[in-house]
Amino acid sequence: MNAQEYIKTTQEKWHTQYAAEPEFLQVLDEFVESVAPVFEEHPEFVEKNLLQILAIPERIISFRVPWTDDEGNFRVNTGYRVQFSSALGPYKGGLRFHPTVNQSILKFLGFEQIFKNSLTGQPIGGGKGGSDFDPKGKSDNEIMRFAQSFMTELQKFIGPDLDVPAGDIGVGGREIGFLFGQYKKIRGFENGVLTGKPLSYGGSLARTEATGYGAVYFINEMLKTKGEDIAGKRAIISGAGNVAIYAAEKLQQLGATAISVSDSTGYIIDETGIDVALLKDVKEVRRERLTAYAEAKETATYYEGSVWDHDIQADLAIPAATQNEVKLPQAEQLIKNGVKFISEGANMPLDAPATEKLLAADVYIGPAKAANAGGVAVSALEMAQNSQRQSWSFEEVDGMLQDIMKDIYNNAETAAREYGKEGNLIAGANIAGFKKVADAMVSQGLV
Ligand SMILES: NC(=O)C1=CN([C@@H]2O[C@H](COP(=O)(O)OP(=O)(O)OC[C@H]3O[C@@H](n4cnc5c(N)ncnc54)[C@H](O)[C@@H]3O)[C@@H](O)[C@H]2O)C=CC1
Ligand SMILES: O=C(O)CCC(=O)C(=O)O
Repeated sequence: MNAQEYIKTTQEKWHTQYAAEPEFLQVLDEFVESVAPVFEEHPEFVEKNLLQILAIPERIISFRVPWTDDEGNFRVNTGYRVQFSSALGPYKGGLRFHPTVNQSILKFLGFEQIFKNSLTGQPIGGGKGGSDFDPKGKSDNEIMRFAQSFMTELQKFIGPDLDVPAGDIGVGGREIGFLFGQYKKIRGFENGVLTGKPLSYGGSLARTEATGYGAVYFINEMLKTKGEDIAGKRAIISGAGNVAIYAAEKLQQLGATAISVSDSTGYIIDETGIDVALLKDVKEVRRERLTAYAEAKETATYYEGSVWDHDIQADLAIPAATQNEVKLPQAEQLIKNGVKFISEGANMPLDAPATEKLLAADVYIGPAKAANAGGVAVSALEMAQNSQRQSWSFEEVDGMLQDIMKDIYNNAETAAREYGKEGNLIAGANIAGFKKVADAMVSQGLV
């Protein structure tokens, strides 16, 4: 079978097999389109059926998570860990606590994570996990009891050299602390088992900032390629969590203006630039809605709905909320708004028709697996510090992060050019990330 026939047969198979997993199918379709030229070049990958093997996780663990709320009611959620690929190292990837979590979403995230982690140049495989538990409106004690029950089961399957979870939507320092405490109670103190830890027991300086800062370092490389300066640019940001906050902070440090942030019900436009200290207070300390930001800042206006539907001139966009937040109408609005550069802070924030439209309009897109890889890259640096029983300074870690983001950009840009897709960083990132994983799988005998 030649490469074209193999890819066509594989895609047909996937469309039947994964019809009930739309997000996973979406990511497979995007990926396979990019890596087709690699299969043309490497008939041995076709012969070894690499694509179909790679698309099935090495293991999926699914378990019940019983917990009690503050009124003493017995509650239950489903927990998961998708251990997708250990070709390059221990499974590595975040945990998401959000009511929309299901197997399709975690498989899409886990699959992306394999190639993102490969792009970082660090020795880490790909995984993802989480639960359909909704942290919204829960007390600290409820979050603690849930996290303890979740870890009581998860600890059987993870370890510093086996699988190292971290945070994602709904899982930040507070949750990682509760998860770590329960792991320690059962298995003993092994600080390399989770990353994104508080600093006092093995967390890395700059991990909190890393994903948002990294997304900005990445867009800065994109701007430089086109001969443009980041200073003076206006940026639309979505989300108001870990990634959005630190993307806004780094943009302003580099002289750009972040004019928006959003949450699941509405968004803020602040033409004078988001006040990051106020945003941190509202979201990280008080854990309130964005309306509290608007109440405290005269220049800010709160709107209901999606920030991507807002008519406003900007140069850059950093979607940093969730998957498929930008669809075709929002892509058209972004083009109308004058946006020319997008760095995907969230995972898969643009759906396929939106991506196609933006590429056709010559918008330069930094795909998630490259642009938001700074978080997991610094997680790998946290693992390295834990193994050495050392902690590096903020400047050291931030310097390494900048170098890693630059390398990822250069590798994606070069791969795109080498495979006849010049300027398409989506294709370039997929190809560069995949080639390393494919070589490792082949050399390990496709175990
Ligand atoms: N935290 C990290 O290190 C990394 C996170 N990411 C991705 O970045 C995105 C944001 O993650 P974090 O900032 O860590 O999470 P977070 O929980 O700190 O913040 C998520 C933000 O998105 C908003 N949001 C959630 N669902 C939404 C929806 N349906 N519509 C609009 N807004 C919504 C929330 O209100 C919140 O402001 C996710 O796609 C995540 O997978 C990617 C790489 C690393
Ligand atoms: O830091 C990590 O291990 C995970 C980060 C993550 O979940 C992601 O890159 O999407």
